Amino acid sequence: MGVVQWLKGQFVCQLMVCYGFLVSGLLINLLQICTLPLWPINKQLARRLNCKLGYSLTSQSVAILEWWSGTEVTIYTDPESSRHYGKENAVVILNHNFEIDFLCGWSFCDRFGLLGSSKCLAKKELSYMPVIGWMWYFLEMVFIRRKWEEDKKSFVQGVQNLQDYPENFWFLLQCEGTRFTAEKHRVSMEVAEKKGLPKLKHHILPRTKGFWVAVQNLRGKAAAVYCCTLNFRNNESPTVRGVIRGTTYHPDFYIRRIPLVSVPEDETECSVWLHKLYQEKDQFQEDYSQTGRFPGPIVAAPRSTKTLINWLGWTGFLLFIHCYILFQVVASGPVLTILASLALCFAVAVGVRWMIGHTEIRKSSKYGVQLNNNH
Ligand SMILES: CCCCC/C=C\C/C=C\CCCCCCCC(=O)SCCNC(=O)CCNC(=O)[C@H](O)C(C)(C)COP(=O)(O)OP(=O)(O)OC[C@H]1O[C@@H](n2cnc3c(N)ncnc32)[C@H](O)[C@@H]1OP(=O)(O)O
Ligand SMILES: CCCCCCCCCCCCCCCCCC(=O)OC[C@@H](O)COP(=O)(O)O
Repeated sequence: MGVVQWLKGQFVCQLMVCYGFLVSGLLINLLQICTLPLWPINKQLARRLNCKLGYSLTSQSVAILEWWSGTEVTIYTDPESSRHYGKENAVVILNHNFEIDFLCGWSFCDRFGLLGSSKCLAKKELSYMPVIGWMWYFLEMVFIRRKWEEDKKSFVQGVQNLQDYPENFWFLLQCEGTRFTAEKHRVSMEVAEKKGLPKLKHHILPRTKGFWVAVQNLRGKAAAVYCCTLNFRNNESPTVRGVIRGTTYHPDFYIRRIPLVSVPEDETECSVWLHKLYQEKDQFQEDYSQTGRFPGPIVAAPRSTKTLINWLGWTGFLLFIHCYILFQVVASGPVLTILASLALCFAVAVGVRWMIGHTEIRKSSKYGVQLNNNH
């Protein structure tokens, strides 16, 4: 084992990585709050500034994924389609089976220059999460309670607000609405049976309303739907903790570009269309489990050094300040101050542990566990 690999395995190094991410995240949240007075004066400038700030935080997690853990997403797609990536707005659909699917999604965004501006339809609970959730609020992510009657007004409004967004963006929907578990899958297949739909093996049955609303409200603004299918080689079950410990995973990412005009406008037809798309995605996953690859060529899109520089810059700067203060405190501070700085390290460890908990499938919500019952 090399020295670098050994260092990655040390708790103190992992704590440093988390410390840099968390503290820089809180500072970035603070800078985002400072943009508040700008919104009524120059909304487009405020949005652009928030994209930059969002990039500065999100790209740290991409750097940790790609440079620290050495995990690189292999992209399968048609080269003709890939010429459009990053140059147009799109509605993105992605399967929801893995604890680091959001990191792989961010990596894909970064490869095509849309990391700061991309959006998702996320459950409301995530908006309360310090650092990530607070950042998303300023990035105009759309949050939902997953109860249509309560969501419809703010959801439609949230998507319509993006009509005049000044940067290109991708709008991510994970139509299953929750992470894959055996129980949720079983229940959703009962629903499929009742609806006379073919059974899916690798996906929970998609909920269709959100997709229809997003597509209808982004017509004219978004040019395409990107149908994305993610899987990992060697039956890997990746975790955020694994990434922080420096484990290298092997994600494969298959993207199909579908012109948005080919999505039916009528709600029922759109729902049929989406179910058919999920049946195709399910077949891709089945083929992947047999062959270990997705159809189509691999498109080279190298990881960026910009994410690395940004991450090292933030972490180095914050650790320097922290060590400096710690040195001053130890040299001259009263015992109480020393204890306070130790408590800060402990708080970082606990805070990060709590945040990571949100990514763990074993702690997934009860959404979709009961038939026709949302929560
Ligand atoms: C890869 C590229 C990446 C690009 C990246 C871009 C941005 C990156 C930014 C951030 C990355 C971070 C990612 C974080 C992601 C966070 C993801 C989440 O939080 S997922 C949870 C929130 N999202 C969703 O829920 C979206 C999916 N849901 C919907 O869209 C729903 O339609 C809805 C809007 C929530 C409304 O749902 P509702 O159930 O009220 O209505 P529907 O008509 O859709 O469904 C009702 C229909 O479903 C049937 N039913 C009942 N029980 C079940 C069940 N258990 N399973 C399946 N179906 C069920 C029910 O019978 C109803 O049928 P019918 O209408 O016929 O009666
Ligand atoms: C690699 C980065 C390391 C940095 C230091 C560690 C900090 C921890 C980072 C935590 C980041 C948290 C981002 C949360 C995004 C999780 C998205 C998600 O997957 O949500 C689940 C919902 O979709 C469905 O919820 P369920 O109904 O399954 O319940």
